[in-house]
Amino acid sequence: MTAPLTSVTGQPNLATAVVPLRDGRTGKTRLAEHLPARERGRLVATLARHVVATLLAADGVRRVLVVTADPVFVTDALEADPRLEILTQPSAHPGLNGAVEFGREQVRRRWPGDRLLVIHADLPALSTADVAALLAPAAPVTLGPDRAGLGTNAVLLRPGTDAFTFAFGEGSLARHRHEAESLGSPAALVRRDGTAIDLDTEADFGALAPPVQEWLRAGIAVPDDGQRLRALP
Ligand SMILES: Nc1nc2c(ncn2[C@@H]2O[C@H](COP(=O)(O)OP(=O)(O)OP(=O)(O)O)[C@@H](O)[C@H]2O)c(=O)[nH]1
Ligand SMILES: C=C(OP(=O)(O)O)C(=O)O
Repeated sequence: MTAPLTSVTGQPNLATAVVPLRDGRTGKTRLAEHLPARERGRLVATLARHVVATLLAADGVRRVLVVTADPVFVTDALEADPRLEILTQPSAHPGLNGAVEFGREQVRRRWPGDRLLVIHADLPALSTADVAALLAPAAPVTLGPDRAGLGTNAVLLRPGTDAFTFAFGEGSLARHRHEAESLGSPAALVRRDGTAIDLDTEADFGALAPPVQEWLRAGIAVPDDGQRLRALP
């Protein structure tokens, strides 16, 4: 049985967000053709700053836990905030699914009544309205598909859904929908640009609105090397 949507105070259960973030060196490999390593690191940091700041500004999000194998990079990349914790991913929990599972264990142990919002750190158009849309459905499991409708960029779990197995990776949406159904009800799907556009490829960059493209270019620009600004199309 799933926990009620509202707490004993009648207020909606707040959510703790878990954001997996690899490091500043090994990710965004699909952009390697367009961006040298230093700019890819700056891109990862710029995207993560945006996602974390948006989560912290959104109604209904109590705190943000970033799970990473590289806490030095992440501490440097993110602005400190009393509601932000950077957790080192233990080697016993490898990979993306290991990172989010570790985050879930922390949330269930420390704040068992919270809803859990797992959301990727590479969503350049994410807004507080998108976060509100993810938190709105009453379903035990809410999913934010990617723009191809094949992957998953966000998973919102209510308490009582600990049997849900995270299955991020290529084609994860079908697996996550199946997981929700095996818990007893279909997942709610939230399809919005802000949750759907993760920046993995040149085509993803092209799908972004011009102002978003502009602040991303500014974020990755290395101050002493203006030439590199032309790297992305
Ligand atoms: N902590 C942690 N986060 C990860 C890991 N792998 C991916 N992520 C994060 O999960 C989210 C989705 O990542 P992906 O798009 O699958 O991978 P990516 O590193 O961004 O890019 P690619 O190299 O193109 O696959 C991003 O926020 C990544 O930083 C991992 O092994 N550990
Ligand atoms: C990790 C996923 O996708 P991507 O690597 O494209 O971000 C996913 O959709 O589960």
